[in-house]
Formats: sequence, structure tokens, C-alpha cells
Amino acid sequence: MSAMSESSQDTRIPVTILTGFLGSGKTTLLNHILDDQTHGMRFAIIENEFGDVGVDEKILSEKSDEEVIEVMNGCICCTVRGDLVVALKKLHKKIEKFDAVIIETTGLADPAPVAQTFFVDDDIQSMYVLDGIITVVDAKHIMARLDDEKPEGVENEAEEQVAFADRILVNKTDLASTIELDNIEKRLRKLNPMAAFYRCTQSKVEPKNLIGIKAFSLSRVTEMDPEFLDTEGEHEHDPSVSSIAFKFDGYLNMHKLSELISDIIQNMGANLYRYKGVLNVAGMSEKFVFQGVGMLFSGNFEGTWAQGEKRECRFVFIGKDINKKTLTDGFMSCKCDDKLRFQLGDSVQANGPKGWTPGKIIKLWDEGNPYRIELQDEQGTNVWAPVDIDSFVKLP
Ligand SMILES: Nc1nc2c(ncn2[C@@H]2O[C@H](COP(=O)(O)OP(=O)(O)OP(=O)(O)O)[C@@H](O)[C@H]2O)c(=O)[nH]1
Repeated sequence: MSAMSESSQDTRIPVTILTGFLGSGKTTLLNHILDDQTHGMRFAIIENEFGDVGVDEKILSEKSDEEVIEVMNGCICCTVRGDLVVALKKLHKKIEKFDAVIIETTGLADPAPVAQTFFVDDDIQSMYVLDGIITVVDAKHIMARLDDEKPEGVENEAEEQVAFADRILVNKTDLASTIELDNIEKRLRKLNPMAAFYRCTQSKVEPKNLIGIKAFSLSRVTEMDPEFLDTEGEHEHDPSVSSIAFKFDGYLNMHKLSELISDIIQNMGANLYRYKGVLNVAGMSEKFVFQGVGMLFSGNFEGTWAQGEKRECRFVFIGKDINKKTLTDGFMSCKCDDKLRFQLGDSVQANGPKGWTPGKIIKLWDEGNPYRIELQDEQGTNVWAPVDIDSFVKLP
């Protein structure tokens, strides 16, 4: 029988493993593939979430009607022989709803044990075929991650992700010069001379180059890693890299929060691989949603708190040598009462540009500031009290 007729009879569902370090652009790529109209394929997605405080729930949500989505908590590469097999078997029962599976691993996952699942479990082998491993790298941070020193016996996940890839997306090319990109590619090619490389921004690579490519080669992988099929093999993660997830009720003061965030980025940024959060800011009807990679932070007010929705603060930080207590204490110290000491129209003393000046409260909760005060000077200057304490605003 020819290879052609053999493959045309293969009814197994193709699976793509989407990997890449924290914040490299995996979810951006997944959304790009799902939004693409040209492939005409329907996907089942296995999302691997790190930790149990979900801050990602909005991602993919609008697509959940069209796609079959399974979420696995914890680290996929450690639970692989258990949870992933269960998730794949469960998915297979809905086989009429999709043509292919995409597994998005966490950024700290080693893709090898995930790939191994498709070769060591007989049931899985009869249902699925591994189509390819796609690795997204962040051009701004990949060199630092490859340089990270790891303890004896611990693999560098970023290196593993590159070594096992069939396709490598060098993403965020807007954040690196051509020379830097050439150097990155040179280094990555040493780790993996076989993969096809794509330079991109926003993970924009044509899906046909990534999906349905029949690229995964067991012989290449076993040549590179002779123990690939050894199910007894253990792997360890770097114990100095950890994730903290936290949630609490309460309102945060915007001014204190801004100071805290710039302090975190300045002092801990280099060790923060990934962080995300949704915060409840006093006086704001919208959620403060932030996320970042290293020192690149973004945060905006977006999406109004729905009526009846619990206004709570949730965040996740993943990094090296991070101190849970420092971070959680920091956020807790931004908590404030949403009830204010003064009312609209109250006369107060405000600590304005010319020192203590009499004024009148003309607005409550203005852009996250508890008070907007009109000073009783010639111009009727407006000032904002960022925190409801005596050092900014007090009784006349
Ligand atoms: N400047 C720049 N930012 C990008 C690019 N692609 C993605 N990003 C941003 O990088 C951040 C991380 O992207 P994600 O797609 O969430 O990365 P991820 O790999 O899924 O991250 P994890 O949450 O760690 O799994 C987001 O803020 C993206 O908007 C790019 O080409 N250039």
C-alpha cells in the first residue's frame, strides 16, 4: 500500500501542541488561528491554566459557543499521564464537533511529556495523531530565559520548548532590532536546526503553515532525546520559579495602586516572567485589568462590573524568587473604604499647590480620586485628593 493511501485512511484526529514561554504570544496565536476564515476547520481546545485563580476567563470566551474547550488546571507536563489522557478521551466523545485539537500548554511546561502521551497510551494512539509542536518565542525576552541558570538536574523550559518545536515563531519582532533577531535565530537554530522559523508580530503567521502540517517526527525527537519514550523518566521544575495567585474582596485606592505597580515593576520586574490581574478600584465602575511580561506592563480600565457581579481583586504573578507576602501585603495596603469622610458640597481644607487652602468638594470619586475640590482662590483652581486622609484633605 502506498504512503498516500495509508495516510488518506488515517481517521485519527490531528493534534497541535502550542507551547512557548510565559507571555510569548500563545493565546494571541490561538485567537489568530480561531479567527482565521481560510482554514475552514473546527477546533477543540485544551487550555492549560496555571494555578486556580482564573484571570483568563474572558479570553476565548466569545468563541466558546463555536469551539469545544477543556480547561486543565495545574502543570500539564507534570500531570500528563493522568489528566491529559482523561481530557483527550473525554473530548473524543464529541468528535463530530471538531476536525483537530490544539493544546495550549502553560509557559512553564516542558512539551516533551505532553508529546509523549501520543505514543505511549494505546487508546490515545488510536484516536489521535500528533501533527506538530509550535513554539512561540518572545524576541524581547527569549535570550534572558535561555541564559537563566538552572539548578543541577533541572531543565530550562524555554530551551526544551525550542528544541522540540516543528515550527518556531519568533514573535514580537517590533520589540527587537534586525541584528537582535538574527542573533536570536542563530542561537535557536543551534538548539533546533530542523524547525521552520517565522518572524512575526502579534503571532500572525498563516495557520496553514502551522496546522495540518504532519511535521512531528518521532525519529528526530528520539534521536535528540533517546529517553523520549521512557515513561518512568522524571523531570523537575526550578524550585526558585513559582506562581502566586491571590484574591480578596475590597476596594483599592487608585493612587496607592499606581505607586505599588511602579514599585513592583522597578524592583521585581526583571524576575517577573508573567503577571495578570483584575482589580476592583474604588470609585470606578470599570474593572482595572492589568498584565505584563518582565518590565513591560499594561493596565487599563475595561469592562464594567456587571450588576450583582462580585467586585473582587484577583491576580497571578509568576517569576523567580518572588515573595508572596511582599506582593499580597502590597495589594492589601492599597485597600480603602469606598465610604468617604466628606460629602458633596462640604467645606474642607485642601493641601493644594500653595499649601493648605480652603475649598469645597465639587465631585466625589473623580477618575479614581476620592475628591475633586474647588479651591477658594481667585481662579477657583480645581485639585484632586488622591487618598481620603488628613494629609490631603481635612476639616476646615
Ligand atoms: N509588543 C508586542 N506585544 C505582543 C505581541 N504579540 C503579543 N503581544 C502581547 O504580549 C502579551 C502576552 O501575549 P499572550 O498571547 O497572552 O501570551 P501567552 O504566551 O499566551 O502568555 P501566558 O499567559 O503566559 O500563557 C499580551 O499583552 C500580548 O498583547 C507582539 O508581536 N508585540
